[in-house]
Amino acid sequence: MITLRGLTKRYGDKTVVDALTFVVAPGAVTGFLGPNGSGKSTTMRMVIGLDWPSAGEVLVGGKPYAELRHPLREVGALLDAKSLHPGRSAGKHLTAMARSNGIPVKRVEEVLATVGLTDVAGKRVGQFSLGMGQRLGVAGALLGDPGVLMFDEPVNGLDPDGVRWVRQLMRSLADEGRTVFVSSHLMSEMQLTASRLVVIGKGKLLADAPVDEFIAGNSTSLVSVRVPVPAELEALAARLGPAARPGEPGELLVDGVTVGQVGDLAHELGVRLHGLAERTASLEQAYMELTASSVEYGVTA
Ligand SMILES: Nc1ncnc2c1ncn2[C@@H]1O[C@H](COP(=O)(O)OP(=O)(O)OP(=O)(O)O)[C@@H](O)[C@H]1O
Repeated sequence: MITLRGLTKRYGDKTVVDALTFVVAPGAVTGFLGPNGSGKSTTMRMVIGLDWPSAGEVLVGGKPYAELRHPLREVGALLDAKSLHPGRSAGKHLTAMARSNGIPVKRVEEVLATVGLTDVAGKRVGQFSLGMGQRLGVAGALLGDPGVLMFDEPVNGLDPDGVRWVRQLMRSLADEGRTVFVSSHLMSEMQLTASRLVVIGKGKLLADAPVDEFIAGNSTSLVSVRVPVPAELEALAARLGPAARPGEPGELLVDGVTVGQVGDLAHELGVRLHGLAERTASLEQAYMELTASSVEYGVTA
C-alpha cells in the first residue's frame, strides 16, 4: 500500500505537487494520469525517497521510505529506464543491484527470464534498444520481489507485443496481491490495464475512483441516430429539442435519452432510421473533459 497525506513539493515559488492525499491499495492496478508537467514523476520520486516533500508525507506499507530496512524488497520502481551504466551487461547490472541490497543473486536469472532478456544477459546495456532498456528497468523493479511496484510510463518505446506484455505483467502482479501504481499517457492502454485511477492536474488531485465510475462521472453518453431523409431528420430533431445536435451528415447526437426512447419517438413520427446506437464514452473522453482546465502547455484551437 502507498499512502499519501497532504504530500506537497515546491520548487521556488512553484507548487508542483499540491497537498495530495490518497491511498494506492494492494491487489489492483492503479493508473496515475495527468497532463505533462502535472507532477506525476515528482510524486513517484518522493515515494522512493529521490525527492523530499516540502510538506506532508508518503508512506510505503505504513512507513516512510527512509525507514524501510530492505527498500528494494518492499518497493520496486521503474522511473527512468535510461539511467543505467552503459558499459555494464544486463546481468552484471542486476547482480550488482542484488548484492548491494541483500537479495539472493539467483533472483537475477529469474527476473531476466520474466522480462524475456535471458538471451541478451551478457550484452552491454549501452547497446540495448529503448524497449530492451524498459524491460531491464522492469527486471530491476521485480528483483527484490516487492509487494509494492511503481512504473512511470512503462510502455514508452515498446512495440505492440511489448505493450501487451506490460499489460499482462501489471495485471498478474496485482492478482498476486501486490500494489501496482503506474503512470501513462496512453488512455486506451490504461482503460485495459487499470481498475482504479488517480488523476492530477497542476499538482492537485482531480479524481480518485474506479475506472468505470470515473468514466461515468466525467463524460456524457450520447445516442447516435442516423436518418437518411433530411426532412425526417429535421422533424425528429424538432421533437427532441435542445437535447439533439447535428453529428455527421445525416446523423443526430442526442443527450440524456435512451436508445429505446429515440427508437419509439422515430416510430411514432414515422421516421425511417439507418442507425441507432449508444455512443459509450471512452476513458480518453472522460480524461479530456476533466483535465481540460489543467493543461499547462495546451494549445487553443
Ligand atoms: N528539479 C526540479 N526543479 C524545478 N522544477 C522541477 C524539477 N523537477 C520537476 N520540476 C517541475 O515540476 C513540474 C512537474 O514535473 P513532473 O515531471 O513531476 O510532471 P509529470 O506529470 O511527470 O510530467 P510528464 O507527464 O511530462 O512526465 C514541472 O513543471 C517541472 O518543470
